[in-house]
Amino acid sequence: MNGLFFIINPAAGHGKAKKVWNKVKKELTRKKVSYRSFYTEYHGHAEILARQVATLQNYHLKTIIGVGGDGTINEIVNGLSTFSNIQIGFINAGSGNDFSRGFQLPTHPVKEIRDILLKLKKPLQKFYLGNFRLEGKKNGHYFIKSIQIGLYAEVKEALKSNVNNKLMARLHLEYMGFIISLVKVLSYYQPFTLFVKVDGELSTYQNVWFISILNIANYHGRMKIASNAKPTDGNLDVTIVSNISRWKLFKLIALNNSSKKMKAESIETFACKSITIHSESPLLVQADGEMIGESPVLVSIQKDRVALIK
Ligand SMILES: Nc1ncnc2c1ncn2[C@@H]1O[C@H](COP(=O)(O)OP(=O)(O)OP(=O)(O)O)[C@@H](O)[C@H]1O
Repeated sequence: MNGLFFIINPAAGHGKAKKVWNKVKKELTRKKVSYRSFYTEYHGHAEILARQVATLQNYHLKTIIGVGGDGTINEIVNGLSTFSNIQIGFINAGSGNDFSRGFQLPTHPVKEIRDILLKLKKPLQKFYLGNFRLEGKKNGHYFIKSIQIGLYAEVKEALKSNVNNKLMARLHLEYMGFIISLVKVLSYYQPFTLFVKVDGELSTYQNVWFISILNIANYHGRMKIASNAKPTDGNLDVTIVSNISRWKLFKLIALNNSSKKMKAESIETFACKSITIHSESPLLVQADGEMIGESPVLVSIQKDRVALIK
């Protein structure tokens, strides 16, 4: 077996990543697996490290394993976007668990590394990736999980800027932190008019709260969105939530409380290959949980772009 390369984000999971990495290291030593490891030092560093390691290894490298959260795996995937034969493993050490949940990966570090070691010799499994490009920018970037636009992106940003966020995470009160941010943003956020071009066809939506574009199924609080989203089907799964009162929206996201009538009137879901999003004023856009800028944005699906150990 070739030596393995690990990229660890020590800031992921509010510092949990270091403990996770220590458990993984013990298991690697126990199994006498040779490896090299690199710690990220700043935002975006995992992308640079992944690209540098792949380039220096002169295309002989077979595997890079990320230890972190969804942001870390996103950066590694972007760093390896021109090395589609390098397989990427993931050990979850983030605050959320969306990527592991979406790909049905184990969530305990020792189980995860054992699972990766077992699967290393299997044939490469390639998955679709989403691609996005903000209007006016020359280059696009990839996402593996989701693009969020509107209220939900605002809630995530409010959560990150909450000074008590770290403390709540330590006390395992992340969900309460999310609810506090949701209530805060709902108190001032105004719905918007959305202009979309879906596979070439134009539509307008009024009173929109948020739009989610997914490659894998995901959760907004307790609300599961795009249950059918799969990184193997070549589609983007879009959910648009509009024309709903603040209170009903709160119940929908926080408690997954919805009626058939509400679903029919307020939640539209569809699959597509590409979607362009415009609005009257710019909206926050997140990719894989990281803020990337403001709308307008063009999102599309790209075939066989990433080899993941799954
Ligand atoms: N050494 C570092 N110090 C501070 N931030 C870092 C460092 N290395 C990477 N980062 C940044 O940390 C951010 C969070 O990383 P990541 O998303 O992996 O963890 P998380 O937010 O805890 O997990 P999740 O997104 O799954 O909830 C990313 O924007 C990443 O670029």
